[in-house]
Amino acid sequence: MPDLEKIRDEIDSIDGQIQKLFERRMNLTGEVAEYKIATGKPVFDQDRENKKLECISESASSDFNAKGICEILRQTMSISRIRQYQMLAEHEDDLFSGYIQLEHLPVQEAQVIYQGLEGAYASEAAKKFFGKCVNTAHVGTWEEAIQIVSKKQADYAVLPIENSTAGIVQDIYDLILEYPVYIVGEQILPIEHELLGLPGADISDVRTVFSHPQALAQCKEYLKEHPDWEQRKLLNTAVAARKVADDKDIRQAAIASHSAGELFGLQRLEEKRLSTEKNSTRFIIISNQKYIVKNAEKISICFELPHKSGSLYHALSNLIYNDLNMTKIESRPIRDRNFEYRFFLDFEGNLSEPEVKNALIGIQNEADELYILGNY
Ligand SMILES: O=C(O)C(=O)C[C@]1(C(=O)O)C=C[C@@H](O)C=C1
Repeated sequence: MPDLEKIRDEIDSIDGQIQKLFERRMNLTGEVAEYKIATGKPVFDQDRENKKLECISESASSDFNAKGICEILRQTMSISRIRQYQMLAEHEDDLFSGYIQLEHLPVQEAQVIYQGLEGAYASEAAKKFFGKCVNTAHVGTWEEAIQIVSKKQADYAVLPIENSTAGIVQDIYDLILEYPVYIVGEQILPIEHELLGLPGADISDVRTVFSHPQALAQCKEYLKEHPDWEQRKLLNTAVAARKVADDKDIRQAAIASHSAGELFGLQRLEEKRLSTEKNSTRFIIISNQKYIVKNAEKISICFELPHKSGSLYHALSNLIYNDLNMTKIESRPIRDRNFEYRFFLDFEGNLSEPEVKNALIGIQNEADELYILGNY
């Protein structure tokens, strides 16, 4: 029978040698980094890595070992690149140029835009974030709201980005990249929908229910109990409430907020909940200024990667290696590039932290494009 202790002693001795070799190798890649900083040569050299992996796998004694040693080397080179990005980060300031550090967002006399009408959830989110005294105005579409802010005709816009039941608001992800706007805050709003009808109407009168597609999706389970109701999509929940009030047809109902019901003189037709108790929407606050408040603790970025095996893995390893906690990842298709995607990531951190800088420099160097959407 083999002697386990003896074998383990030998494994320990090999691991010690691997450690020493690893440290020697890292010192050498430090020298490579100095060369690259001086010459501007990119850190990532895919050709060099591929040749090395090919060569090493050819000289392995079995297919199993070939795969194993390639995996180890791939990781080693990934760590070597992360170390080089740390060194590069010490010489790089461009990524963060133009950001304005503030104690608090400037809100005095600020003009805040949202999509919909008074009574829309976005208007409640705006009041919750900015307080009741702020000047708000509403527009018909999310794109108009973003455009107005990007043209500096308003200071902020409040836009829904995701709902805990129905998921992300895809259009917002796509739109915020098209305009020079930055995320400067977020507001989570618990959403309690009501089924609203004309005064005197009864739930048995309802034939058509109007709402925003997201609200209909959030109430999907409830609406299954009424398969005979026609579901009609409108631009906003408050718009749906106004339509029911204007049309004066007892067969119509809207799914909207309590305040929209009060505003348009509608009555609640259903006592029970239309969506889950936890149903909440996260709104982002966008600005045309690169504001970062002092205690900002979340960073939103977007990047495109080369359409190659492992590229997302390598991009994310920059966060892992710098101990950064990713709180969200989404992919959205890139228009005109069939089945290629861009990634939207949220992670905890502040742009002033060295770990954040290191990770972003790493992602920037390996991604085709990197956009810092905001730190809030
Ligand atoms: O040889 C280089 O150019 C290095 O930066 C070193 C190294 C490595 O660790 O082997 C690291 C990154 C490159 O993508 C290729 C190779």
